Amino acid sequence: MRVVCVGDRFISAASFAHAAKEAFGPDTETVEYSTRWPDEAYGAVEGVKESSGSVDEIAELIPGADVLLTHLGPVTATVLARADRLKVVGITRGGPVNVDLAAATAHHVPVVYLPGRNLGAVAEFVIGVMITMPRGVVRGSAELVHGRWSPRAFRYETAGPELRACTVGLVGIGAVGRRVAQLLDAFGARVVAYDPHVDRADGIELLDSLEAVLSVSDIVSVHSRLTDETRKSFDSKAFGAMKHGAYFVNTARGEIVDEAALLEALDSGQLSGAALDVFDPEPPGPDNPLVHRPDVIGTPHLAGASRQVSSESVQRVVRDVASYLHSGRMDHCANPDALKEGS
Ligand SMILES: NC(=O)c1ccc[n+]([C@@H]2O[C@H](COP(=O)([O-])OP(=O)(O)OC[C@H]3O[C@@H](n4cnc5c(N)ncnc54)[C@H](O)[C@@H]3O)[C@@H](O)[C@H]2O)c1
Ligand SMILES: O=C(O)[C@H](O)COP(=O)(O)O
Repeated sequence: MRVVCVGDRFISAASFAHAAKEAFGPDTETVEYSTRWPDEAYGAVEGVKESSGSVDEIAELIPGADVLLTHLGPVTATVLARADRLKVVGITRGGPVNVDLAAATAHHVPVVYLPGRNLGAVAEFVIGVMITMPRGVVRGSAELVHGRWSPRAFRYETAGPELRACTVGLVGIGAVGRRVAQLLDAFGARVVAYDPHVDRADGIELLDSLEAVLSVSDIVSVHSRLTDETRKSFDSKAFGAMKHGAYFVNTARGEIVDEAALLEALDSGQLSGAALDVFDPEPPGPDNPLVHRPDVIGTPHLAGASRQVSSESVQRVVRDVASYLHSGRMDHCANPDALKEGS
């Protein structure tokens, strides 16, 4: 069996190859290819998003391959057109955004992916900033680095709330949103949520509009995917609908937020602070004022990264691919039509 392993700066080709040999047996032939970060662009190509790697070079490796494993590699129509015996594609992504699913289905190739693969890492990060932002932990630390000692300001003037006194509004109750809600329960926070595609979520108070969530929340955290519907949905109207002095957290995607409107909301005091792990564009660039403000905790898109995430993602995707090859069943197929008989 021939397994093409496309690695990148997050998950190496060698780790895919090692896991494939362990799961499929020592006779497995692996072909390792690595994207050339940072020289190669990251983004949209040929109808797929958030990818990195040369379409033509990856396509060259596909004839004769039984399995393609990748994290960021673009699995486009051009790549899939070279599939002459490809049985399955395994993607270590929470959403199969770098795969042309229509092309995969047309070539009868099911795509395994890992919904919620890093939900624990993101949710813990979110709880971390929900605790540290209102209490000025990062801000206070930065003051000390600059030789300033101002406990009075932090203890009396700007001290924010404990989570048990907060209503937290979650926008998007998918894998990450649900986990954040579970963790918040332990802190005694009231959790409300808005998700137009979800009817019920155990233990979570679902409200029927975004405005309803924004108007009652002391902290709002975004956990929706980037879609045409959510793009720039946090605009001046949304920030205006939030409680005066509330806090805003975005670990989802930068493009969901109108950054100029966010800046205005911070400048006017409508918001007391924001924690942003994602920007539009990324990297934000030295001129983006959001990264220079003491009331913003900015991080370089790291919420989903933990020591466990990469290795567990590789193991999980290879296990699911092996299960499909042995039994025809897989846990998470992104294009179930490709599994239908006669497809
Ligand atoms: N910062 C990071 O490192 C990191 C890591 C993992 C995921 N993410 C991002 O976090 C977000 C959540 O990831 P997930 O795995 O929970 O995704 P998911 O697909 O499991 O859940 C997304 C939820 O958003 C909901 N949604 C769609 N449109 C909506 C709308 N208009 N308003 C409110 N909700 C809406 C969907 O119904 C779904 O329940 C995604 O944007 C993902 O890309 C970021
Ligand atoms: O980069 C991110 O936002 C996540 O780590 C990756 O998200 P995905 O695996 O859901 O695409």
